[in-house]
Amino acid sequence: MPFKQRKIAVMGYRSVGKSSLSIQFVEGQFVDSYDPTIENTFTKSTRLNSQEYELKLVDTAGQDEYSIFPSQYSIDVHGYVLVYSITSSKSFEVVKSIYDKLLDITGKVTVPIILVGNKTDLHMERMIATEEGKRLAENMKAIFLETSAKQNQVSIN
Ligand SMILES: Nc1nc2c(ncn2[C@@H]2O[C@H](COP(=O)(O)OP(=O)(O)OP(=O)(O)O)[C@@H](O)[C@H]2O)c(=O)[nH]1
Repeated sequence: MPFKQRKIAVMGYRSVGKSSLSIQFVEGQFVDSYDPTIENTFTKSTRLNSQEYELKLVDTAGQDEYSIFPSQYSIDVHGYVLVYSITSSKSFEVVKSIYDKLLDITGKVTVPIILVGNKTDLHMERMIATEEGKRLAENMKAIFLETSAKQNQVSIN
């Protein structure tokens, strides 16, 4: 069977770990230095139910609530990974605002989304409870994960 291409956009506030999650997923390593992203595309092949997929993971520049949703991420994108940091209330607000803009620009009622609360290794600095993330994901009809890009850990809630 020929492979299928799927494009996934990784979006969220600055410094929540979008690049770190992408690099951990594609290269299996964690880079501690902080280098703000403009845009970066990673490619990875994966197999699901005997179908080969080529994933294009677009690591986007950090957004805030005042950013205009970049129109290039509203077309040709099969799904979205919306990332906040569990240590940042601001980043939690920003994923809500990205979600609202995404529905507005696509004109859709539901969009395939995975909501990710990253940096779970920083549990002493946690500001957003797992339950809050779960509730938001339910509202978005999204899958919810908490992760640590640093420790390469995922918990499915
Ligand atoms: N402790 C901890 N630090 C993390 C984790 N993920 C990312 N970081 C750190 O957080 C900082 C920002 O990470 P990036 O991956 O560059 O964040 P980003 O969301 O891509 O940032 P922008 O490109 O500005 O939008 C870096 O110093 C990372 O090392 C994590 O799971 N745990």
